[in-house]
Amino acid sequence: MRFIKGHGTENDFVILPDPEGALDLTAEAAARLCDRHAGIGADGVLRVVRTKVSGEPAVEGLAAEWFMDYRNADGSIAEMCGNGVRVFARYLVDAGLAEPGEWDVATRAGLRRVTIGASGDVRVEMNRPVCLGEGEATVAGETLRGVRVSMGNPHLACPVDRPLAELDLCHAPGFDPAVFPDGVNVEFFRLVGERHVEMRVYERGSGETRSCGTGTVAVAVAAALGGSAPDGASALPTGEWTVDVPGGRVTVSLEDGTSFLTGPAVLVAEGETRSDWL
Ligand SMILES: N[C@@H](CCC[C@H](N)C(=O)O)C(=O)O
Repeated sequence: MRFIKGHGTENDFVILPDPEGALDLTAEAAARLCDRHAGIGADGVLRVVRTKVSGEPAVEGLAAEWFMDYRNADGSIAEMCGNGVRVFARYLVDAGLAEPGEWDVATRAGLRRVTIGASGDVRVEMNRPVCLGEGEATVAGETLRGVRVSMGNPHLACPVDRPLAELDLCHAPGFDPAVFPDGVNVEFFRLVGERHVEMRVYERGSGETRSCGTGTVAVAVAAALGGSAPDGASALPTGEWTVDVPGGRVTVSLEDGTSFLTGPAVLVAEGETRSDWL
């Protein structure tokens, strides 16, 4: 099986070109590919498949040539991946399967518009963040409150008022499954300047990663709200935020009814898995 390895702010992926939808990518195979000791190693898998042959009900009828079939490192399926979609787009351009410019990628959370040049950073329209109120997570016995944000996938963005390095993220944060029935990606953030935050993340299905694109937008929303959720359905604040993650830096722009994420997308290697391995 041919693969490419890439990352966006060190959130890393195994990319599997499957234009005609011939691959039967099981959860077990995705988890084996992502295994950092016995596999290639990654936070997730990006299967690159034409939307119309993907067989994925969530993208049926979407007007985009390519579907990003994203899997977490444990093999579970997620609706969206903000770093992944930039790396996915960079692969398509690099492989000559798409032209630099502006076009849509189909995801399980709907279409995401990508703006991409022949090289350099990639900008993705992340659509409208949905603020769902407040929630809690438990880290090493401490309860942290945060803002629940849907970016197509679920997030809890928690403000923290001490160095993020002090958080023990060796274990998954605890959360109430009645509030997060589908699990949750938990971000921890601290204001370090004007419209500038740093964050760490513990991702659903992948553990602590060095970046999470959807998480950076959720954090920008939570930071813009001052760390707590507004009562009722008020409009979200607008403005441009710099978000530092352990793996680098991205820019999040919150606009009226939508949001944008800009950051790097790097392809680092390609190869073939052995047929007697997977
Ligand atoms: N790292 C991603 C998010 C990947 C999916 C997430 N773990 C989930 O299960 O929702 C990003 O860059 O957004």
